[in-house]
Amino acid sequence: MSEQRPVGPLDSSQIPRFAGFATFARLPRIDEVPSADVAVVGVPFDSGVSYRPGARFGPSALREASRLLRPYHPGLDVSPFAEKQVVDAGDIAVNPFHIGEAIEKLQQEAEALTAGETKLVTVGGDHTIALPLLRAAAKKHGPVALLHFDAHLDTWDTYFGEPYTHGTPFRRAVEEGILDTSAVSHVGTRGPLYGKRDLEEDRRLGFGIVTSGDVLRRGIDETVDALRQRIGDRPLYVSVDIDVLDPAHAPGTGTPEAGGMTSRELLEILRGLRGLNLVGADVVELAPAYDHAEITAVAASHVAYDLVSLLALGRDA
Ligand SMILES: N=C(N)NCCCC(=O)O
Ligand SMILES: [Zn+2]
Ligand SMILES: [Zn+2]
Repeated sequence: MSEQRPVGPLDSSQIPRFAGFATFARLPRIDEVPSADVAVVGVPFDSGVSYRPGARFGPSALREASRLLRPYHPGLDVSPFAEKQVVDAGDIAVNPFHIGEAIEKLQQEAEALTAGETKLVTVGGDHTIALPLLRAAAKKHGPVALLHFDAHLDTWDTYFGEPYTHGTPFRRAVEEGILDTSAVSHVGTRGPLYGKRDLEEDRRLGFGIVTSGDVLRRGIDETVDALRQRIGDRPLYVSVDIDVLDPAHAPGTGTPEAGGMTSRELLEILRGLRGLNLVGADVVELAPAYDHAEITAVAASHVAYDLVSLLALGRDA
């Protein structure tokens, strides 16, 4: 960061928070400041879904819901927008009719945005987008540790013979060698699978699993301790599929599964990650057409705020 003080969000005591353009948390756009430490970027893409479409409208819904965020995070004791220059980098517009082209372009744009010191919190879009984001992260940092919050494994092989879908990004990532498979974990998984083989193959790929039931039985602190031990000081990428939350907490998503985590549990676990070597993160699968009263969009905006806050705190926080 330069000596200049970061440009923060609009002051909601001066300009009502429901007025004006909806950038994330009412922050400046990337082109309004000389450089950015953290950029929130949208990817309105949902051509990889296997069930209900609509996550292409996730970025705009999350931005609208983020109008209510405030500048101080008491849980992490940080004012992320004062500590670091945080910006909204707009949307990466990708081809909705060509998944291969879309993920190539997304990888290039993510690499361009992170060419300097900028770290990304990407808002999807469906989970297909995690693959090119992980590619970009690994190109910069080497194979990364992965914390994957999701009802689903997303390590299936293909859908209808297609390798790039929202149910397959993490299998592709292991095959491509861009994950440090000594530290890859799913958190919050649950629900019916196609067969027991799904779990066996997932384990063979190297993943550890903390189910939503495990979180309930072990509690937050034990869950966080185990995850932190596995991650150590490796470069870490965090991918949050909003369907990790119970449909009561996140109805606005394409493949909902009963028995999920509460938003309180998810946010507490994220706060437990402070000081780790977080290099990038995403929040995906917010599909506002199935939402009610912005329940899911509000939850997703708080998840994004926590991820931004973790990045603003940095290592050794
Ligand atoms: N929501 C994500 N990312 N994946 C769900 C895939 C579940 C299925 O089609 O069986
Ligand atoms: Zn999912
Ligand atoms: Zn997913």
